Formats: sequence, C-alpha cells, structure tokens
Amino acid sequence: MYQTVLFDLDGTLLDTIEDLAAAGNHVCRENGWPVYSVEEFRAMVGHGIRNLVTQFSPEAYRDEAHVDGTLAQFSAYYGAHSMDHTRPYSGIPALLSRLRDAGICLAVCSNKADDFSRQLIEHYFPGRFSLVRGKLDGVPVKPDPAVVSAILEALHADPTTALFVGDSSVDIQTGHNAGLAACGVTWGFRSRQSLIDAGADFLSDTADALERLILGSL
Ligand SMILES: O=C(O)COP(=O)(O)O
Repeated sequence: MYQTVLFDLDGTLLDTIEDLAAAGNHVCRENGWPVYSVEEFRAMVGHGIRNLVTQFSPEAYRDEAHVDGTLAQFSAYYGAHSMDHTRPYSGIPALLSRLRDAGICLAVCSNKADDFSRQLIEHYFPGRFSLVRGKLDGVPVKPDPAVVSAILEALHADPTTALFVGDSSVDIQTGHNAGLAACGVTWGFRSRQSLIDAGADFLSDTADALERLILGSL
C-alpha cells in the first residue's frame, strides 16, 4: 500500500499550458520578439520558469541580467492570469478526494515557482494536500531529489511506501533519484514513449487507473 503520494503539478494535476503560453507570448510581444505556438511551449515546460523564460528568449537575451528582467515580466503577467484557462485534468479532483478519504497522505512537488504552485493548488484543490512545495530560491530543481527528501521528512513519511506521480521523464528521474517508485501519467505534456524510456515503474492512462494502482495494493 502506498501511504504517501507526491504529485507533479503542470501536466499532471493541472493543464496549465494555455496560461503559460499566453504569459510567454505576452512577454515576447512586449519585447518585440517572435512568439511561439502552444505546442512549442509544451516542449519547453518542465525545468522551472527560469528555464522556460530562457528558452523563449532570443539568443542575445539569455544572459543572467536579461533573464532576471524577463522572468519578472513573465511572473507579473502569469501571476494575474494563471487561472484564466487552467483546469484540472479529468477525474483528478475526485481521485484526490478518494485518496484522502482512504487515509493516504498527498503532496505536490513542482518545478513551478513555490508561490504560483501554492496559489493554484489552493484554488483548484483546497484542503486536499498536506504539503505543497514548488521551486524555492537556493533549492535545486527536479530531478535533484533534495526537494523530495525535504517533503518526505516534513511529512514524516517512509520512502518505501511513497510513490512519485508525474507526466515527464524529469518526474520519473526525480522519483528514482529519491529512491521512490515512479508512475508516469500519459495525459500530460509528454509522450508515453518518453515515460517508458525514462524507466517509469508504472504508467497510468486515466485517473481511475491511477487510483487502482495507488489503492490496489491495500
Ligand atoms: O514550471 C515548470 O517547469 C514545470 O513544473 P512541474 O514540475 O509542475 O511540471
């Protein structure tokens, strides 16, 4: 039985891509830079917002000082528009309620900035998570396992009965780097094959299948 489940946020719990793309293109337009399609943004997300901003910035604007400024522009817009189009994936709110009712401890582990992660989780899934941890200054991003270890410690959770759930190879690697089993979900931003290639221990195509996996060994 899994006692603790750590969820990735973007592409796993919430479909955030429209709002991330809108914020990115808003910044690109403000700066007179080329814009990108939603699909192009989908490929850029996953390594934190600083990395996203660096990727959509033209080559000449990728130094630290420019990225600091662009990150501030992005964050100002995204902070005001992060819920315009963002929605939970099908079946996720009910899944989270049932897992909580079954006594399973739930946490979020995201590369999204910590304040944005908390705002979104509080808005879409109030009261479902025991702990939400996004990217904090000075803490390395996933797949570094430091954030997972910090979450497990704060929850007094046993890693041998914890599962990491995410939509990208970064999430699978993060789980494995921290010594956890890792389940890839196929409804998110990355392909099924990329999750297989990353060595996912399990794959789930639906929230129901994920529920069976988590509760199945009860
Ligand atoms: O902001 C990102 O890069 C992605 O965040 P995630 O870790 O929730 O997928």
